[in-house]
Amino acid sequence: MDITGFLHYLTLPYLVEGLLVTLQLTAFGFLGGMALGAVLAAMQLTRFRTLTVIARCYTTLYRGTPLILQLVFTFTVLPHAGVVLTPIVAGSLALALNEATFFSEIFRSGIRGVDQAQTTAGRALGLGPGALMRRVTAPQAFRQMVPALGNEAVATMKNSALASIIAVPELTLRTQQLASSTFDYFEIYVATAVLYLLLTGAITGVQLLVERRSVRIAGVRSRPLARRKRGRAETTAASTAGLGRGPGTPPELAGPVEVVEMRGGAPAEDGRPEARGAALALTGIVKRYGERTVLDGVDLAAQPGEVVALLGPSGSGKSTLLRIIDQLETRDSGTVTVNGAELGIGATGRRHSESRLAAERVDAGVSMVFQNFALFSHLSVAENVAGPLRWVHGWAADAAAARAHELLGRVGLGEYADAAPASLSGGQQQRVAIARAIAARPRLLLLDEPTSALDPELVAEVLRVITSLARDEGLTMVLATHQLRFARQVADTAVFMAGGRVVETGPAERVIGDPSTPQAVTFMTAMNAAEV
Ligand SMILES: Nc1ncnc2c1ncn2[C@@H]1O[C@H](COP(=O)(O)OP(=O)(O)OP(=O)(O)O)[C@@H](O)[C@H]1O
Repeated sequence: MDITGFLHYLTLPYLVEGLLVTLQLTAFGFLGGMALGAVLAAMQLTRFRTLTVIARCYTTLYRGTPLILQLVFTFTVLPHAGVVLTPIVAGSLALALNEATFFSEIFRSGIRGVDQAQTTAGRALGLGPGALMRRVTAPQAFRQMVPALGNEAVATMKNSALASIIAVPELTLRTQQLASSTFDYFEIYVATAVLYLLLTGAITGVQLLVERRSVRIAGVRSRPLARRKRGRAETTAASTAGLGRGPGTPPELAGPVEVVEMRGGAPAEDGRPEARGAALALTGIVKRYGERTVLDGVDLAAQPGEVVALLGPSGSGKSTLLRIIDQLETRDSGTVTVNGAELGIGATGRRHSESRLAAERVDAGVSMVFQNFALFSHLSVAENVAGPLRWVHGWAADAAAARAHELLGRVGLGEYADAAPASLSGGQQQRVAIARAIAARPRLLLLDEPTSALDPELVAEVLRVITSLARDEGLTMVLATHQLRFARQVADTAVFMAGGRVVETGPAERVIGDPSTPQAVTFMTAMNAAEV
């Protein structure tokens, strides 16, 4: 190869101008495709079937026909409808319309790929659909989508070469013109390949940069890994040794779980608790999944400051009931009243919109802790607590950060404020989740088997935090648990459920220690034997 000739063509203004047109086409195709792709993805994710069908038809049409045909169509057929476009505008438009279908699939799969537990936790914290998308779903989906978006940028750039068919003076067209007039095919095509590679290399560089930035966790400051691991090991070792506290457990939460005095209104022995002035009142809750009735007319009430333990065999409906209280699950009939406000269903009998439900959760002061912690993985520990205070409750950044640090200190995790959730043990993550749930000072806290996903040695640290909350905060709590000893100590009232019904209810001490129904006796005996 003639190196001088190659270098001459590599820097030839005629080709470099072609490269700039290629860049322009790529940018229009990519950005326009992204914008339209976002609209198509939203149309396909919406509940409105007509929009979904329109988006699907568009995708099928554009994905199913060659780009070259679309380019010719845009350039030659549209003028018949009175729309005359210059080659470069027609090329950019055709590219964007084509790329949109691929972007829409990337967006859709990115959004669908976000763990549902993360969005459920966001809803439970009072985030409406817009805030949930902006604060939780989009950032998490974006992290997954960056490689595919980089790929699509390269594909758009390569596809732009097809615009030569409608005489767009981009790099490939200019290469062909130059080669056919000079006959220096080899040098010209190698120079063009190098120019394309330079562009591809730049796109890959940008992709890697964005990828590196996007995996960063907001609010996380670098901290030596060895220190984090040591802290974690110490916590585990301390718990295993029965001390109940490592560096992560505050003094007030150390030591054996104390018996908590009965507070709040204990239920009448007939199992129909007093509903007047209740923090929570459920009447006739029915829930069906298809033909299966999983909750069959549940009545329940909790007085302010009362701790209610939901007990019962697996599948008896405890989690479903908690999710219905927090409006994370629909119900077929029955009413849910929290602190005097009926939630979820209006006078017309229709379920409220997600944004209204979010506002109702906040107004009623209900919050929830989940089995699987569900800390937001793209935020630091402190941001998990402070973020929702700012986004949902309108706290100033300083006040939210101060509250987060105060609460993290109280659950013994002050020094982990800047850590990533994934670097914490399960027990520590659950303590952060509890801090997050109580940060906005809810009046009703729901806990769905908060220790069942934890290794046995980590259970005690979480139970201590819950016990301390019940004792010090006077929070009304409804908690589903399989830990009978703990339930007996912390709860005022125990509600035993089986087959979607409340079988027995009464003072926790009595229902757990001396149940009166055969089903409850069998369950308590089995669970007590397992706990020994
Ligand atoms: N989305 C769903 N679709 C269909 N069935 C469901 C769904 N969610 C729960 N169920 C069923 O409802 C019943 C009650 O489930 P739920 O999780 O509320 O029970 P649970 O008492 O909390 O059980 P566990 O103690 O194992 O968590 C179960 O039989 C379960 O299979």
